[in-house]
Amino acid sequence: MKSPAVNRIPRRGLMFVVSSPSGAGKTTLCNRLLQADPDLSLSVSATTRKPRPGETDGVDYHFIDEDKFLSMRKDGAFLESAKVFDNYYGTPKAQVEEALSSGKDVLFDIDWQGAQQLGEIARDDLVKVFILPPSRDELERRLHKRAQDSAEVVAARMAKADSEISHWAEYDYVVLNYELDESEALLQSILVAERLKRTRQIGLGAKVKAIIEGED
Ligand SMILES: Nc1nc2c(ncn2[C@@H]2O[C@H](COP(=O)(O)OP(=O)(O)O)[C@@H](O)[C@H]2O)c(=O)[nH]1
Ligand SMILES: Nc1ncnc2c1ncn2[C@@H]1O[C@H](COP(=O)(O)OP(=O)(O)O)[C@@H](O)[C@H]1O
Repeated sequence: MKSPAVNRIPRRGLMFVVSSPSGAGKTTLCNRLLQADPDLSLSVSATTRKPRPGETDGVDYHFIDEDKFLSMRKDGAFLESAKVFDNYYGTPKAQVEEALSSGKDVLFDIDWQGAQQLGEIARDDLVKVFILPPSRDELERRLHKRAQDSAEVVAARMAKADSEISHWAEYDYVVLNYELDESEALLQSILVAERLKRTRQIGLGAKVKAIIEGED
């Protein structure tokens, strides 16, 4: 789905965080948003997790080893970082700063720990969305359907689901992911409305002045 233009004036970039229990569909939905929206750029995280089949280094994640991760973290290279399912994950600073300064909005597929940390450094620019599965059974079906993790890994992710879901109330928006098309449209609506917030439209004062003075 193509994203509608939003007022065609300069505005502040926003940081769009999408979290969910593993398997609820956030990666699929994020990929759809990115395809539909040239103004949105993905923050590619670094992780010590092994790549899944079909994942590409530098595109889905920067796959690095633990030594490298810990030394980057020590050097302050991450905006936020967390341990999830026994692996380290972190958001490299440089890429986010570059995207925001070039006028793009940045999409983060990160967990609640990362969302909390970003909230401490960029509250006004942050929009947080939590994706829920329609049911526990459907969550388990989706984890199996993805067929990229062992039965053991799927069981571990199901065991963690309740504690992840318990953070839902820390988010600005909650989307129940029944159908992909429907959920994509809901996420797109959130993005458009957030882009239209008066405080983000930094070009609005000049535009209003030009309208009043008949210059446009
Ligand atoms: N805090 C934080 N969490 C991340 C980051 N990158 C990914 N995650 C989260 O780590 C969890 C595991 O991700 P992944 O191994 O790709 O499995 P998924 O849950 O199936 O997407 C998910 O909740 C991701 O949102 C990051 O840079 N920082
Ligand atoms: N609304 C949906 N209906 C049916 N299957 C879905 C839906 N959303 C996601 N899926 C499937 O569920 C699996 C897990 O989705 P994924 O995006 O990898 O989840 P997450 O990133 O939250 O772990 C994938 O096989 C994906 O195609």
